[in-house]
Amino acid sequence: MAAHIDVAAAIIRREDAIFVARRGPNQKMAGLWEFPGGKIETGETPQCCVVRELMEELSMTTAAGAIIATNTHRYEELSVNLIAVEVQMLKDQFTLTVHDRADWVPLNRLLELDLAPADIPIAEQVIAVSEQRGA
Ligand SMILES: Nc1nc2c([nH]c(=O)n2[C@@H]2O[C@H](COP(=O)(O)OP(=O)(O)OP(=O)(O)O)[C@@H](O)[C@H]2O)c(=O)[nH]1
Repeated sequence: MAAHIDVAAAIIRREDAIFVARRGPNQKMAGLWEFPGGKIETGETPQCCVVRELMEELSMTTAAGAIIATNTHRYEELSVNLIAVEVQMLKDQFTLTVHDRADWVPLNRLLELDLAPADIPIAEQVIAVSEQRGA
């Protein structure tokens, strides 16, 4: 049976744009765009995980809110349950360490990116939630 992991990913919104990062050359799935985050450790909430991972990988100071979408995707050898958490940046700064690019992408262009496969349904749900909220 394929291994299974729970992964928390940050949905960071600024006006009509979302923060995305491109997986670096030393990461699995290098070159694909994602919502930054990482594996949830035993006993950790998705919110604690995402705040920790954003500090570790991007030196970003954040606060996490509600879970807004989830998606389970089965890769060849790994099943990933991706939990998207709304996150606010508390300081407007970050530093790339594992990713090789980061960008603010308008919501209506999010699906044009070469996203990690698990992220596509998440992006669709984020767009739908934003449309429901009328923003
Ligand atoms: N962080 C993150 N990981 C994702 C996303 N989509 C997706 O399929 N993944 C997968 O989830 C897994 C965990 O991601 P990660 O490598 O960032 O986690 P981590 O920092 O805890 O791992 P590591 O420190 O052991 O390398 C990887 O297999 C990654 O390919 C996403 O949007 N964000």
